[in-house]
Amino acid sequence: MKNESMLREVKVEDAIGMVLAHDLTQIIPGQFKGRLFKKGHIIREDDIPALLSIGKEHIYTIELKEGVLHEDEAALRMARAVAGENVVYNSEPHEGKVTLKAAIAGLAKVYKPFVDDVNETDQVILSTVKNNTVVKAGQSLAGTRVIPLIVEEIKVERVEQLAAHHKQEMSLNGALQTSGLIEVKPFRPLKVGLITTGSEVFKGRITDKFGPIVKEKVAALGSEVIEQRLAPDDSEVIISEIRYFLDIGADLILVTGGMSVDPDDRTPGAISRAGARIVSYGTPMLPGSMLLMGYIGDTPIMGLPGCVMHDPYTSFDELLPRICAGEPIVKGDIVALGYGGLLGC
Ligand SMILES: Nc1nc2c(c(=O)[nH]1)N[C@H]1C(S)=C(S)[C@@H](COP(=O)(O)OP(=O)(O)OC[C@H]3O[C@@H](n4cnc5c(N)ncnc54)[C@H](O)[C@@H]3O)O[C@H]1N2
Ligand code: MOO
Repeated sequence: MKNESMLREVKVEDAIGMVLAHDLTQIIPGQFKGRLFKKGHIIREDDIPALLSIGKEHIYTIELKEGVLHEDEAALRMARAVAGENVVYNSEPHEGKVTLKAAIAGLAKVYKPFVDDVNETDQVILSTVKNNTVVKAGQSLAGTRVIPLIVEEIKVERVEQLAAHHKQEMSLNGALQTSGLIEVKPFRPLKVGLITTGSEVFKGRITDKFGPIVKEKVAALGSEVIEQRLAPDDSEVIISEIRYFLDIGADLILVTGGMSVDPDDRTPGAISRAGARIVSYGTPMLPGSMLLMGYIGDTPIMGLPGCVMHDPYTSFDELLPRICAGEPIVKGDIVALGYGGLLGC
């Protein structure tokens, strides 16, 4: 049974009173791209000039047989199979496409092995943002669509089976504690302790430029720098400021400056001596290569190099959202930043 056999091609002039099988799109470059007629519309005599003006001399009417789905139904079933926590979608597809959107601001989680498997399947597509994208409420996360107007149901069942399989795999390997293959993790409001090192700042020779930038980046994710403390290039002072923030219960400690190779660069040593387990000193991103990621007990601590102050996007911008979303950072996460991590420098 061929798909085409269920579609009936009718001249527009003969289609009055018939039901349109799919949305019809009009494109006027620079002015409009959108739906001119909706699936299900009953063709009237005065629609004919508009149909002819978008190049439609014939239209499809449709009669669906067992085991075959219309593009709208197929896209909806795919959306249902992939949507997880804090993801919403309109129950009415548009031009055969369903768009999944973020219900809240947060960190988009997209399970790439699943997306790849879906897209290996002929005639169906799942197009997504990248894993770990920071999203606003209402932002698009993914689109589902099938390529033909009508598709064998078995293709959509394949997507549903893949979804079930990957969810099981994810829960077994503990990779993600998630409810779905595409979801949004909310940001938790962290109390952030900020230590700004550098004798030139401490002694007032120059004005601090790190503080305002770090505060803004932290606030943009719904957290707050509770206090900023200055330290000279002296390991003992830096260590005691780290202990201060641990004592007052900071959820995240950020230490700026002194991260590279000069004799006065004391920050990495001080973080280690304060008892940190170092996940990585050195991050394969440029800029942001001198960033240090570690933990003291469960409290994340980061050493931020000078580039965080002057480059708009660094390894700090990759890792901070994940920490705010409550994800532990492991060595593999740092390793994965290298591929595609050359942004500047
Ligand atoms: N030979 C090498 N040179 C550099 C390396 C390296 O591996 N080998 N790494 C480079 C990278 S990458 C970075 S990033 C920079 C800076 O790293 P630091 O974190 O050590 O930065 P500092 O030396 O402490 O300061 C650099 C510069 O920025 C000024 N500064 C520091 N803190 C503040 C502040 N709070 N407010 C205003 N200005 C600040 C400081 O006075 C210096 O002028 O190193 C590369 N070099
Ligand atoms: O830590 Mo640096 O960014 O590579 O400039």
